[in-house]
Amino acid sequence: MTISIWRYSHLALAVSSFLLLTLASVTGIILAFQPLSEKVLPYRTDNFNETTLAQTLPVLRKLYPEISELTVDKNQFVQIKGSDAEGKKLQAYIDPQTGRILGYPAPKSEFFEWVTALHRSLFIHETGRFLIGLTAFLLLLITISGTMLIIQRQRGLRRFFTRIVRDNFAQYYHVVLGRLSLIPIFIIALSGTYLSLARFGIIESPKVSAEVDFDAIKSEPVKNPADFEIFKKVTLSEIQTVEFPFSEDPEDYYTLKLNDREVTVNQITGDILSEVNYPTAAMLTELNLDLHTGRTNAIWAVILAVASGNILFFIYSGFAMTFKRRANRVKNKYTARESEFIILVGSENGSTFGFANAVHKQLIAGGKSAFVTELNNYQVFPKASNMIVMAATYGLGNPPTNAVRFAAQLEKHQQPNPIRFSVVGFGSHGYPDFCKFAFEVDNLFAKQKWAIPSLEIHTVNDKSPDEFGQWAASWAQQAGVELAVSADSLAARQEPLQELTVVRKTTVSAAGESFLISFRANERTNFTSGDLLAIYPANDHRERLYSIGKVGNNIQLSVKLHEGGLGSDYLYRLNAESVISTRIVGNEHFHFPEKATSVIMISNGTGIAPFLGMIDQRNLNANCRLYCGFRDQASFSIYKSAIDNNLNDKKLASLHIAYSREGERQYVRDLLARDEVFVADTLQNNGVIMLCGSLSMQNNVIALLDDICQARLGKNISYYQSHGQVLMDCY
Ligand SMILES: Cc1cc2nc3c(=O)[nH]c(=O)nc-3n(C[C@H](O)[C@H](O)[C@H](O)COP(=O)(O)O)c2cc1C
Repeated sequence: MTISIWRYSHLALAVSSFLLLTLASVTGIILAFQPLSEKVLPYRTDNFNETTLAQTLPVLRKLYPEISELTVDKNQFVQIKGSDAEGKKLQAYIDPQTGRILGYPAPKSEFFEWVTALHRSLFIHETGRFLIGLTAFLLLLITISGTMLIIQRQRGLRRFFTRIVRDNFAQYYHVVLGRLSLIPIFIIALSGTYLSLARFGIIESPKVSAEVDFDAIKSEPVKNPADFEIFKKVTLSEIQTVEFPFSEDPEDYYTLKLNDREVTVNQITGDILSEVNYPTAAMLTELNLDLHTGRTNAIWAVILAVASGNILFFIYSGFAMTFKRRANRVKNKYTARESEFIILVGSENGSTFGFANAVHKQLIAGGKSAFVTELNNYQVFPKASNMIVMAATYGLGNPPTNAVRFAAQLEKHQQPNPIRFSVVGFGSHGYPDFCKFAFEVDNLFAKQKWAIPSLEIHTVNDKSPDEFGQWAASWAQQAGVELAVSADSLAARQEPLQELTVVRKTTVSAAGESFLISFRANERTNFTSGDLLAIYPANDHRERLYSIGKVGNNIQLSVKLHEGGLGSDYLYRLNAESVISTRIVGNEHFHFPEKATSVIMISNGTGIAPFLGMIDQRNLNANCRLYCGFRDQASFSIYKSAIDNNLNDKKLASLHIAYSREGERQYVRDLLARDEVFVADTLQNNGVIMLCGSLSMQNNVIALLDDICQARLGKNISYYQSHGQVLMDCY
């Protein structure tokens, strides 16, 4: 696992700010409702944007001779202040065209005032303002580091909005919502930071005031305000306030505070007496206030509320991800550079780490400096004298994901000192290429000048604690260290098991045929088609995995009965109402692509199992086509009635079967080659192809798909694989 500087920064920033960020987000959500609650008031009038001062001011002066000020607020409500005909104080919202009073300003909501104070200063004045400003700045940095993490994760800026691989709920939605709310959160953070800097005078915005040359003030020609050029030009939407002349003396003038400048106007001639632009900093402060509060636009206010809600979700999901990661992480006491014993692990599902950690613990307890890491993290180990490689094998003898870069890294980094090495392969005799990757690693080490083999390669079948114990004893002896890794402690399973009851099972007439077995899950069991069911046939460390089809609410497996096969034999001997202990392994990368409108499902043999469930679970939105391969019609017969029903219900659009031992003797590959135009169209129109079955079928089909893609779409199949349009679960 590559823990980047961005992830550390993202986490460190989140940890240092999450309490204040939570408070600012909650109060931010509440405050977003303030502009919304104001905007529904009925004080906005039609033609507001077109109404000029020339239309409004004469009307108002006539109706309210004692008017002193007109203000236009962010809701575009026009308010006047002054006194009425009886000399009483007047403050009201008016219709700027008729001067009619529309209502009176209500006192400010105490609740919103209280929340605003909390949001701005935590009720601790300047200290609070500083802390809130700092939080906004940290949020800005979190947003930047989060963006970098998404770019890294998606492998490039151009792929920023492509499909996200789903590991778990928290991780998936952290990234999905992160991408969606990135811009609003960035704006909230940037505007909040700016406002704080302005508040503390770090960004200065000097006050401007108009300098009027009183000697130059003229008292003629006398004009009607309706004819003043400036009044005819300026509309209400450009106005913040208009201060009316205090008396009728020519020395008293109109002061227009516009959005971008302040202008004073001779009340008799309409001449402009002074005009001064606001400093850029002041304009930016206004803009940032608009952006931060949503006061000018109801839709933006709603976006701000949703984005603030998302910040709360990010705090939760970010910590959930961190705790999960830390729970799985290797806890190293010594660094790679200072350790004498280096343990390199290649693991897909994590069990090999259990073995590695057991050895690591023992070495540390024996006072040795030891370091565990993934094979991909191979580097120079200056103090190393012993290296242990524990590597699982996947696919057709392939490395696990965390070891794919190992060979290149090994070439790149030469060790400065001789190092004794020992390789332990983890695999299963159930696969043709038993521990193949470990053998490759052993060969690669043997070619290194600095590498001295300390033991022959050892293999561990099916995570056997005994076999591992044998290696541990031999290695400890030649390395001259104490190593007491007990088979019992290694055999203990960490994950909780779940009991399932057999509902029904079909029968076979001979080994080599397949049967269907269905289990009843309890209501709280969370699974879907494509997940895996782990069973423990001998109630020991040996685990067998089967692809799940969710049919109705049951877990349905399709199993080929192998002569003497540990898992298949065990399952076949179960009867209705038998109860077994199992574990459901999430397999998110092979779930049905909910958004795809067209899906081609390809299987051979028992690989049809997850598709039976996916088709059964389907609504009618997606166009599903099934291409499946069997030996003969008899092998297909156990699935026939379910598939016929799916065809009748239109859950399945079409079925294409290849029989390899009957009729035309075809394989699924041949059917796909026949329908290559349709296959290419599906990929081009963002459809998805899913493969489940044997690895040889996978290799054949992928080679064909690659040819089709290159010939018809001008791209390699890897392009569609990396865009989540080709999903595979073969074994
Ligand atoms: C889908 C799948 C493919 C596998 N392929 C092979 C294989 O080709 N050769 C092999 O020896 N073991 C194979 N195995 C067995 C694993 O290597 C073995 O269970 C190992 O202990 C798993 O270690 P991990 O949990 O650390 O990933 C495979 C297991 C699975 C689930």
